[in-house]
Amino acid sequence: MSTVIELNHVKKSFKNRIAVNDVSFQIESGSVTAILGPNGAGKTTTLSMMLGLLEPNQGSVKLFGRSPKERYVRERIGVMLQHVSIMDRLKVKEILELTRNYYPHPMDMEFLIYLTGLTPKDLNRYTEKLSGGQKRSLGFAMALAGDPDVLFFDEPTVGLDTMARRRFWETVHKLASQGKTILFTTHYLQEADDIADRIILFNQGSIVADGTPADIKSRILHSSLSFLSDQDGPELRRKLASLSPITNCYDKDGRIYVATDDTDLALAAIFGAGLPVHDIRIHSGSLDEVFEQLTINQEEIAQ
Ligand SMILES: Nc1ncnc2c1ncn2[C@@H]1O[C@H](COP(=O)(O)OP(=O)(O)OP(=O)(O)O)[C@@H](O)[C@H]1O
Repeated sequence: MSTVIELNHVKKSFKNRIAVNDVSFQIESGSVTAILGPNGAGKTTTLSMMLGLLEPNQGSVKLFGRSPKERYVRERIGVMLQHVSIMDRLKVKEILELTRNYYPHPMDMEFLIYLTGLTPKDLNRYTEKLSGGQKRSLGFAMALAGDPDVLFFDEPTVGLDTMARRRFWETVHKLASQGKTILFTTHYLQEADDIADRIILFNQGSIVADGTPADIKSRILHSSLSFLSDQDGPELRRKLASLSPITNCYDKDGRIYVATDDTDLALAAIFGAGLPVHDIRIHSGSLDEVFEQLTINQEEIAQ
């Protein structure tokens, strides 16, 4: 395996707002990586720097050891952004032929059509007549047209129905099994867990976890407690967060959750402190909980 993408201490600010803060990682060839995180975490900004669409204020971004803007790099990558902008007054087939012509070794047209599920009817449609889902299929086909080594997808399944989503990921699996390197951003934890062999979890512009889905689950807390309290409020949360077995505390669906390595100790500490809690439930660790625990805004605890 070789390194195809390398970010070193990358920082990007917009006016006074830091969107990406000192981010470093390497992506190996043939891997499938999810950049996961809530809204505003810095995923798209990071992706845009990898594509050479944005310049970092500090640090470096290299693809194949070179600047993302070099032709050598552009010929080897395929990109599907969140908003696909496509020329009007051309048929789908014409757009695909045009896009294939930009690349030295384009994907075989029939294979491209097979992979992306475009029908003969779709191919003869004018692009301005396509539905949102069809536009995304075309965007996917355009990303694959150059038969790239590395594929970038920004929130690829937003707006797709369940069938289209499943089909998209099946194709991504096929591409991965051919040795393509795949990097995608997503809000969907389940998608990252199902598809990726590595998850880089972003929050507030920084990486808060990086590993296989199993690593991330096992490295972090194994369980949490949730309960109700008649005295819910900042004071209670502050008291909970100050108890040593409790590593995090947050609200969800009208319940108070606390994260801990040891639920027995946490319960003993809560009762020992005389905190008024009831309807206690113990939750075994799921990736959803890890995500919540890792991305919860630390300021919320202090409120
Ligand atoms: N062009 C811009 N000008 C000013 N601020 C920006 C710009 N692009 C992004 N930001 C800010 O940078 C931060 C990170 O945004 P980014 O789009 O990278 O996050 P994201 O993780 O992709 O979010 P989402 O999942 O909502 O797309 C946000 O606070 C956003 O408001």
